[in-house]
Amino acid sequence: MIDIRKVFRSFRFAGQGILDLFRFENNAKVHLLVAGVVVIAGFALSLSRIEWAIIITQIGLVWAAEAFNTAIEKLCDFVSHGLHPQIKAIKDLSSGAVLILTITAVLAGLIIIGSHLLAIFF
Ligand SMILES: Nc1ncnc2c1ncn2[C@@H]1O[C@H](COP(=O)(O)OP(=O)(O)OP(=O)(O)O)[C@@H](O)[C@H]1O
Repeated sequence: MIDIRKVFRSFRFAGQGILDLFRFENNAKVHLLVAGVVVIAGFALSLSRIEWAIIITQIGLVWAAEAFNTAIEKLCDFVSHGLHPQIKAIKDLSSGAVLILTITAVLAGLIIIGSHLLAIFF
């Protein structure tokens, strides 16, 4: 039997994590701002359903990667005080993952938004 109250409780904790991410993490604030600009541009350019699906997926991937990266950084700082080369390697790999998804999101955004802008101006 599924315990619905437990499911809602888990949603509440996850929601708190998302709120903390955008309240306290500088990079997440940047991702939030950029996503807001892209969504406004998307409405202005009347994107198709497929284009919206791609844009939303890209935004979700970058936000989720940022959340994982923040969690890994916090875990590193909790288990290791002071500098350690392994911690550096772990943190750099984790932020590298965010960068990979950010680059692919920017490219997808440029292809979609850029093609609409080209159609308007040329
Ligand atoms: N405990 C540590 N031991 C070794 N290197 C570390 C440690 N903490 C951070 N570093 C490294 O120092 C550099 C700067 O890390 P820092 O977390 O300050 O900046 P950042 O990557 O921009 O992260 P943030 O998301 O916090 O802005 C990175 O290469 C990181 O891997």
